[in-house]
Amino acid sequence: MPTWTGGTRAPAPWPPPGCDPATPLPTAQELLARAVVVDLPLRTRFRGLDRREALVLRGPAGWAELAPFLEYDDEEAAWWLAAAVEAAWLGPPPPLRTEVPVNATVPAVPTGDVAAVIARTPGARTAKVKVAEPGVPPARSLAEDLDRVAAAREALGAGGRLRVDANGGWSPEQAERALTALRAQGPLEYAEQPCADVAGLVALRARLAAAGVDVPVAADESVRRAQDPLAVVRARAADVAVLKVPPLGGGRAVLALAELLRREHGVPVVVSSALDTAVGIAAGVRAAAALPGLAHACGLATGSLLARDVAPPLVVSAGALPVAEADRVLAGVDPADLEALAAPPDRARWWADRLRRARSVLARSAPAGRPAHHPTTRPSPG
Ligand SMILES: O=C(O)CCC(=O)C1=CC=C[C@@H](O)[C@@H]1C(=O)O
Ligand SMILES: [Mg+2]
Repeated sequence: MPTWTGGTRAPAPWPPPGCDPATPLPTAQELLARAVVVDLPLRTRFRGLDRREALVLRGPAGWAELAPFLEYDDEEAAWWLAAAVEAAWLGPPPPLRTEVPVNATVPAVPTGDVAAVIARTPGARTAKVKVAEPGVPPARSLAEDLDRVAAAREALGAGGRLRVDANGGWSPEQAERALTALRAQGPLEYAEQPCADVAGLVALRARLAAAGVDVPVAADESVRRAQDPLAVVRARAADVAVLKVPPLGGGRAVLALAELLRREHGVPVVVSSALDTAVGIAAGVRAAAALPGLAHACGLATGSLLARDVAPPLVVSAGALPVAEADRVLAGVDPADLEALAAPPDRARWWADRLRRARSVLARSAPAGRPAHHPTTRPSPG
């Protein structure tokens, strides 16, 4: 994975935007009372992972998951905990639509596997293809990326939309070269996080404009891991913002950020999964369904990347995830199924300790502590 260069984030906020400022934060004991740590095998290596651990918990409003990636520190994990507590204690925001269009997600698989991966998201008219795979030499990586994207274009057929995600793996020069070659194959809906930081994205856009290469840019890590999630749009470095519910602190924070992006910057959003279990995907679907406008397919069809899940996976039909599927999952998690997926006791202890530490971080912004900051009002770096 490329090293993140966005700087230290502001403290995670509690309570979520729009909620009573006195909304209490549950104790660690309450959070852990009905928690199970699960260890899920992936069907296809993704983000350098073959397994996904998650702490699944249940509160008065229903099930939620806490699954910050293992290398994230407690400050970052506190954002994910805010999202989990919101889901389990407050429930999702009310929906404005009955289904959410989704894209197929294509990991850095061999070209010959692309069509089968896309077929796991039935009816999808958009595919997101991972490019710039870490550890692969640039020349080989570009050749493989071109083949993989071409295979995805062919699998989608006429009218299909292609996006690529480099996870910040390109320098501006490499990104210009790669996107010029990819654009020569056909239109790209956007390139997600082609370069690691805002300066790189700005430099890339200048290069693309000078070369007359028409590829919109989407920001992902520059939103979800940045000190100021709006810095990238203020720098006019992104045409689209990718919003993920757990790292942004929950569905209400996503809605507030999306509204600010629309109103003040005219930037549309895509709600995407954080390689969530079915419970987390359901929260993503509920957040996306509460958005007044949704111009792009959402990256929420990642359930098929998991070989086993905490509930029967949400079923994509005609390229969309119905809100009813999300509600089915949130209502129907079976604790007996969770036990069958339980991680070994030492991992369960590790996650319980992590939850306690993340809660201590989150408690600093809770009612008894200092006033909460929200993603939309976090101060900019300087
Ligand atoms: O957006 C999608 O199609 C699926 C989600 C997805 O790509 C990701 C989920 C989790 C971790 C990330 O590396 C990755 C992403 O960068 O967007
Ligand atoms: Mg991304």
